[in-house]
Amino acid sequence: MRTPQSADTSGTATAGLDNVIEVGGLRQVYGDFEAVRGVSFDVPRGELFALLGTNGAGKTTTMEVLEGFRAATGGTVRVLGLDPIRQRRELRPRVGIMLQEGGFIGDLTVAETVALWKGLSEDAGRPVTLSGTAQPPRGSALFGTVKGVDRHVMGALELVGLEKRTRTRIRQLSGGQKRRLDLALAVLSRPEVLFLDEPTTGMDPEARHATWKVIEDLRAGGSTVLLTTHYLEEAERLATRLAIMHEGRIHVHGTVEEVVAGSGDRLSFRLPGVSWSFGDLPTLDGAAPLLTYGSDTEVVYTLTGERAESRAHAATRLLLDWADERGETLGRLTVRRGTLEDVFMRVVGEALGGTFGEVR
Ligand SMILES: Nc1ncnc2c1ncn2[C@@H]1O[C@H](COP(=O)(O)OP(=O)(O)OP(=O)(O)O)[C@@H](O)[C@H]1O
Repeated sequence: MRTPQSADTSGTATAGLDNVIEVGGLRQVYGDFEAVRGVSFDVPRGELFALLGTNGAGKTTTMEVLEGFRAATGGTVRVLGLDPIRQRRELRPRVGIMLQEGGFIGDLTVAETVALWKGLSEDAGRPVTLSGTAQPPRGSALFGTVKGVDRHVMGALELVGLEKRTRTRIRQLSGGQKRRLDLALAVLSRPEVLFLDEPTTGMDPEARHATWKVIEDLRAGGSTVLLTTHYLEEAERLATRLAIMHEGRIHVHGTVEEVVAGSGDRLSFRLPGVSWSFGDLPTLDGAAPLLTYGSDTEVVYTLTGERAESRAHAATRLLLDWADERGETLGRLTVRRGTLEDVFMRVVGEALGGTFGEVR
């Protein structure tokens, strides 16, 4: 089994596999700011790789380089073995892209938007988005193609549950419906590779679950997917492998199981008041506590390493002895397995220099 790796910017090489996406030592500089600092990962055919991370971690930048929208400052990227910028024409029909913000034209209907996109994609052989100034003149041929919505377009709209909205104007769609339309555009050409940048942002839970099903079906049909998300449960449900980025670097990566296994057990309890400090509390199994101050103090120990259950057992006994000696009662004493969220918070905490004393 591959084990999750920490602070490894060499990334997630999968030598010997049929890698559809390859990123090696990617760097991206904006002015004097280095947004991506040596990121590497591969995505084998048919897998879904999720890029998680804090705001500004460099996820969208990485995605944009792979989509051919941005030339990398350094490193190499390949999609289906091709250079996303120099071999754009060859690559474009094989790739579906869902940007973080689609930027639709409010006056067009849903069907007109899909037809416009279809026309632009077939026509251009280059990455196209509907953002910016992609407004066709009124009465152009593109508008004429949507009178009878073709089967292909309808199929894409059905896939995302918008088939009854063909005549609805874009400005009358909700934020979640616009995301679904974005997804319909991305899958219109039945792409081999899908880039999905925060695909379910703004969706209600039902629409989110429906979208997950669409993505799972696309994968089952053979598509390879790179996805960014802030929803950890989305990554847990969909990803074959994932990476957590912070400040331009990949800090942890692996399968969901590998990453979560590395998070250890979490022992937590509450003490009354806010006067507790690190010095007052015992070290358990070599672990220092993380304190969160609110109306009382939440204390969390992360216990990592082999023999998790006997470690947790011994740590709990030690803790109860410590509390008895001081006449303290440990409120809401809990021991549970680590989650992806715990790993995420640990990565961010470590990257910030291990400053564990937050105010709720
Ligand atoms: N065109 C640009 N010019 C200058 N700085 C930029 C540009 N695009 C992005 N950045 C900066 O690069 C960093 C990475 O941005 P990016 O959008 O890749 O992050 P992200 O991980 O996708 O964030 P989020 O989760 O908030 O969408 C940020 O600090 C951002 O401000």
